[in-house]
Amino acid sequence: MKGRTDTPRDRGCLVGIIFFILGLGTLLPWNFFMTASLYFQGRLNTTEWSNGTSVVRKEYYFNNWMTLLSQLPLLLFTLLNSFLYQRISEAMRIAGSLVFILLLFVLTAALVKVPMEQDRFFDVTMATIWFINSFGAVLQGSLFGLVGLLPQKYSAVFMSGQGLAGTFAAVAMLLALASDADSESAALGYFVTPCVGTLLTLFSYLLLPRLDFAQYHLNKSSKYELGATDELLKESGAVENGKLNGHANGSASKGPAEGEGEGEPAADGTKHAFLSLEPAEPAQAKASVMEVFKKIWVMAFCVTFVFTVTLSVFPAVTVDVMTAFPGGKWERFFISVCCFLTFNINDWLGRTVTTLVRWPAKESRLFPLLVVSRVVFVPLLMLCNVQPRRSSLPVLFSHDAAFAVIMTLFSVSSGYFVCLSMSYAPQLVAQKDAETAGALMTFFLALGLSIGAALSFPLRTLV
Ligand SMILES: Nc1nc2c(ncn2[C@@H]2O[C@H](CO)[C@@H](O)[C@H]2O)c(=O)[nH]1
Repeated sequence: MKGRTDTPRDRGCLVGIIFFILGLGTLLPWNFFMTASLYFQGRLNTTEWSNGTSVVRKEYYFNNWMTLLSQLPLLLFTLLNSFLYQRISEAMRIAGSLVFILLLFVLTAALVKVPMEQDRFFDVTMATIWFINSFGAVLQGSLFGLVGLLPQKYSAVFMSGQGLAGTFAAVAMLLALASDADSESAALGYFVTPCVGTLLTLFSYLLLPRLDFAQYHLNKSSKYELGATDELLKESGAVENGKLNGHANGSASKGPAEGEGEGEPAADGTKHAFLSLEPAEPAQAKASVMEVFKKIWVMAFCVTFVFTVTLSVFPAVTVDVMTAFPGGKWERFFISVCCFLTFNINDWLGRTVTTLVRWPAKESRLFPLLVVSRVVFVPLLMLCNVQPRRSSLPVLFSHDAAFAVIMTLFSVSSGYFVCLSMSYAPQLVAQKDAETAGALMTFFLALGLSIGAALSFPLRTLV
């Protein structure tokens, strides 16, 4: 490829469209299960018995378990990355994960029509959530490795696709609710949507090798996968050296720091900065993970904290908020609109705004201060009309509009600060260490999601 001048072009932006779809596909499992929480709760909350004085319901804490069993696999696979990723080929990981995700969605759709005892339904659903998100984590990590081989803007396109998955799920839920079909058929229709979505994602992936532009860039990856190590790096030319160098280090993980390359930094195009054409000078020694961490720890703390706060109440607490206007049609749509649609649109908006506004600056003390101040959303959301209440905590914000406003600020700030911390981190280190910084941040992102999910249990019981 050295000296080649006829670099293929992405005709019709097909490769871009494919990576957008691939991004969307990676977050379908998490979002479709989360958004369907009312369906699951409906199937789980039917048994009531009397203990003499009052009616008692078996409490499954579905949303808490769903959140935890979705986010733990992400953390686990970020850590397992180094073992798994070298042993299984990339095509196998991507296509294989998609096939399993498809099968699990088909199973979930089929179960809509299968009556089942509640405890068993809970167990089957939780197992499905665990496995579907494990495959989702492998898929996400592998695709970030792949997208890193393409020009930078493709990472942003991929992230944008990911950002839209939640809105896609929320709209599918609204359509299911608005349809005249009975609730079973509506649920079936809802779960068939991600089946089609995953199938489309799989076809998109299979189409990639047929496109010149993708082939030209991604072939470099297969060189690496065939075992291209230092020899190849030494042999390759200056330009290619820069590229391969970045990728080889990205895939040949050496520890947790070389995480999935989940790539939030790419949202603003910084994560794969190391893939840009580096000068032909001999590679400088990379700083150790600890050295890099010392430089970016504030940003690592910020991304962990933002997701800890976000996942501690969303969706486990927010999904139980009740409208102040029950009894009408609105009640059916309330959670889908005020909780899921509001969160996903504003989270995406917050991320997108960072392309225009970058305040506070990365050195500013105000930045971590604002991130920490987001903790105020936890009590604010708990003081909304969360039902049933298990404590004597009062409802201060009972109006739907109040809840919607709090949700809007909560989600815009979540997307905004996540994106900013992820993009600031690689800028705090030398370019040669940008990748380590990005990978470290990925690990802390997953850590924040998991801590938040774990915290959602005590927080829900406190309300
Ligand atoms: N990038 C990324 N974000 C996630 C993942 N799971 C949940 N989230 C984020 O968590 C929030 C709640 O869904 C949203 O901001 C999502 O983007 C994941 O696997 N990757």
